Amino acid sequence: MSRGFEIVSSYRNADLRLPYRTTQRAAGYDFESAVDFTVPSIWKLDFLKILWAIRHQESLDSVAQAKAQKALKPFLIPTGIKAYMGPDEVLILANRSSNPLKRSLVIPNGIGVIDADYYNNENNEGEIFMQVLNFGLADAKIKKGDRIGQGIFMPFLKADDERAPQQERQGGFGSSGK
Ligand SMILES: O=c1ccn([C@H]2C[C@H](O)[C@@H](COP(=O)(O)OP(=O)(O)OP(=O)(O)O)O2)c(=O)[nH]1
Ligand SMILES: [Mg+2]
Repeated sequence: MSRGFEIVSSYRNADLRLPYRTTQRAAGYDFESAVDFTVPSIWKLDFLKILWAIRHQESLDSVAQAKAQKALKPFLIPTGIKAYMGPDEVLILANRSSNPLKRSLVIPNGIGVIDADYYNNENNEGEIFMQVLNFGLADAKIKKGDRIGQGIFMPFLKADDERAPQQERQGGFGSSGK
C-alpha cells in the first residue's frame, strides 16, 4: 500500500470511477466530477450588484459587503475521491490544459496541494475538491463523469533543522488557521 485512491464513503453507491491515466506515459491521474455541476460565469455573478458594491463600499453595511464578497468566491467541484500516500509524498492537483480553452475554467490557486494527512480527516474524510473560476461568458456545465483535473503524486523534501509541527490536520481549505 504505497499510494492510491479510494471512494469517499458517502459516494459508495454513486458509481464513481477512481482517477486513471489515459495514455501509457501520462503523469496525471484524471479526476472526474462526482456530480453534475454548473460553474457560473464570473460575469454573471450578480455583476451589477458587485459593481455597485465596489462603488459604494464605504457606505455598505458588513452584511452587504459579505454578500458581495461571497458572490466572487471560487467554486468547489466535488470529486468523491480521497488519496492516500507515503508521509513524504504529496498529490498535486493540476488543471487539464484543455479546461481554460474549452470550458474557460481556471484553478485560482494555481495548483491544489493535497497533503498526506488530509486523507481520512475527521471533517470530510479527505474528499478532494477542485477549486475553479469560470472566466468565460457562458456558464460551464459539467456532467458527472467529466474529467475535470489531474492528480500527480510527487515526493517532497524537508528543510534541515525544522521544528516538527505538532498540529493534527482537521480538514482543508484553511482549517490550519489564518
Ligand atoms: O485544490 C485543492 C487544494 C486543497 N485541497 C485539500 C487537500 C489539502 O490537504 C487541504 C489543504 O490545502 P492547503 O494546505 O493548500 O490549503 P490551506 O489554505 O493551507 O488550508 P489548511 O489550513 O487546511 O492547510 O485541502 C483540495 O481538496 N483541493
Ligand atoms: Mg495548508
